[in-house]
Amino acid sequence: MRWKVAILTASDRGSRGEREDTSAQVIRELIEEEMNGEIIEYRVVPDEKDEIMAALIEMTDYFRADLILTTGGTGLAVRDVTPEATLSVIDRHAPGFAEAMRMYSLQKTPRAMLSRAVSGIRGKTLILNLPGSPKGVSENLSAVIDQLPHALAILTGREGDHGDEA
Ligand SMILES: Nc1ncnc2c1ncn2[C@@H]1O[C@H](COP(=O)(O)OP(=O)(O)OP(=O)(O)O)[C@@H](O)[C@H]1O
Ligand SMILES: Nc1nc2c(c(=O)[nH]1)N[C@H]1C(S)=C(S)[C@@H](COP(=O)(O)O)O[C@H]1N2
Repeated sequence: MRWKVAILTASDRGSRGEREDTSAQVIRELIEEEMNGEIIEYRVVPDEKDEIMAALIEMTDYFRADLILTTGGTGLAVRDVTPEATLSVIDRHAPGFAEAMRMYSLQKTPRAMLSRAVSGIRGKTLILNLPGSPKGVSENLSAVIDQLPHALAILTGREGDHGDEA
């Protein structure tokens, strides 16, 4: 069985249809090509905590995603609230993913320290925040993608198609 992955874009501009969501496309490509994952749900919401929380809860409790990747809203701007929405819906912290992504990203750009991204678990769903830009998405997801099949196998108690890989 392939890993079920949901993508949530938090972007005021994107939610108004003012920008093509190339960041979500980067996620889709990496997940399908590097992890043989299946995108089961995709949503774009404005940078509003309630809307981000509602989407994360639906993707977990109704769509039963194994993994949710958010993009956008992790920076220092007043409207950047994706980490707060994520922390409000998780029941366990899993900080190692965000730590690894920031550590790897700092080697690419010192601006990586501006990301407040968090990672955690709601039920049997792993939720990872990624930055908004396509470059940030690619560099952050690349830092952890090799470990995701093993992490999801332990979290869900299932093996994916490539679950026997390290
Ligand atoms: N979903 C996205 N798709 C493509 N590019 C994006 C996306 N989100 C952000 N970017 C790019 O990353 C840059 C920095 O992201 P930031 O979150 O500050 O975007 P913004 O446009 O200021 O805010 P918002 O997306 O909430 O309207 C943006 O200028 C934009 O070029
Ligand atoms: N690897 C990597 N991480 C990165 C970046 C990047 O270009 N590459 N951009 C940074 C910048 S400029 C910001 S403001 C923060 C938060 O981005 P967000 O507000 O779009 O979520 O992510 C940071 N993390």
